[in-house]
Amino acid sequence: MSRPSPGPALTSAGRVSPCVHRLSVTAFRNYESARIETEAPAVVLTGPNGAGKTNLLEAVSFLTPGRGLRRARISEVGRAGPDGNNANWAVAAEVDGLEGTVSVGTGRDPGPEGDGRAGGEKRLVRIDGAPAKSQSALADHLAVSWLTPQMDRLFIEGASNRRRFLDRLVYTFDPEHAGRVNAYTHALRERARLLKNGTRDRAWFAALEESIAEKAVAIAAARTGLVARLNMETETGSGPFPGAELMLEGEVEADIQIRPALAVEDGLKARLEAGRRMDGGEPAPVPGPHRSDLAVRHIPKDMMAPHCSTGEQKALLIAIVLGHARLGAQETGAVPVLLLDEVAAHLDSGRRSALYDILLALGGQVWMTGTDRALFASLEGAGQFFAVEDGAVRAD
Ligand SMILES: Nc1ncnc2c1ncn2[C@@H]1O[C@H](COP(=O)(O)OP(=O)(O)OP(=O)(O)O)[C@@H](O)[C@H]1O
Repeated sequence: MSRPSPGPALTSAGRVSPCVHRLSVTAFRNYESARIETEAPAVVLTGPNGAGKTNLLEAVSFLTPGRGLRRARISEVGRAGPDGNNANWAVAAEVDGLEGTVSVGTGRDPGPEGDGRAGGEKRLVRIDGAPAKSQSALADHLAVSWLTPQMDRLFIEGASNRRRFLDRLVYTFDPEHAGRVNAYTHALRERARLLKNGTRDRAWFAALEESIAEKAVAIAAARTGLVARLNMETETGSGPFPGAELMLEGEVEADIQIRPALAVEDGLKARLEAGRRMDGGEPAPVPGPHRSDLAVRHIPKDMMAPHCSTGEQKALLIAIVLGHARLGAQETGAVPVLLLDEVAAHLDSGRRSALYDILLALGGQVWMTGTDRALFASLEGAGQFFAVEDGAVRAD
């Protein structure tokens, strides 16, 4: 299974793009344990439905901060035992990362009892064997971007998934964005809780509202900046994948385009204070980036994404992910590792080979899954193939 590593992938900018070289999983989903050596720029996992292909992509996604590509609870990821309990799982890899080659390990904190019950939802991270203070340390080494079949309905379902998608795109360039969004969400919830409890502590409210307003403007500015830069990449399209225009729909996002950030922040604070309704009345809805939306236009058709066909929506998503990867190469010299789950199956053969050519030219590492090896025929020679079956994986 192992071949000599050709070393990290170089982008056209001459910088190292992160690459996952050795991946091992323990008690992870349907795997008891598995280990693969991956050195090619294209890693292809094939096998029947339910074999464990997506689970391996999910394992790679856990090498970055957050809840992985399924947004799973940490406690549900461990292999389910006959008693119905989930084991403590671990994922480890050698990463040719943004700061050189490191060993990265992560898994569920077993807790003081070591049996997982006390660990709950906490995730531990080790970098080169040393415990990291928080998962955010992972962002120093690896960036990933993914497309999954669950995202096929991104343009037609609720705005929260689109906001999350956008925030992940921002996050690749600005790892502090996740902390900003978490702090904002936490402060909003805390304010809502105080209002519900009838708390009258004005100083407490003022501190929370100041934090909400400050984070709201920072989130809106980060999103607006990314969308403007990303549009330069996506408007031309990528091969057969259409030009896409991204548009942010949000009050604060619009406001910061025409007024100084501090004025927007002050305006938000004033509205939050006025909307408290400490007399027991219904508090006013809070404006802010938690209500924003991302709209996407199919440029060649001049049509908004929700009106496009399923295949056209998928092509738009691919175009955005490719544009985002190119932006990474340009701005940081590093292409994020791409995890493309079942993407090939939805494309005709012309689009499939065009996609593979674009991916190889990007110079980063891509992991792809599919039920049928024939879907990846034009990658023979360039890709590294693995057969996955019933929680086991072998070089193919
Ligand atoms: N915590 C868990 N413990 C044990 N098995 C699990 C756990 N979570 C998921 N599974 C199993 O993992 C399998 C799904 O794996 P995965 O989603 O990776 O399949 P896949 O190869 O991508 O399949 P498809 O082609 O259908 O998308 C299912 O059989 C599921 O029951």
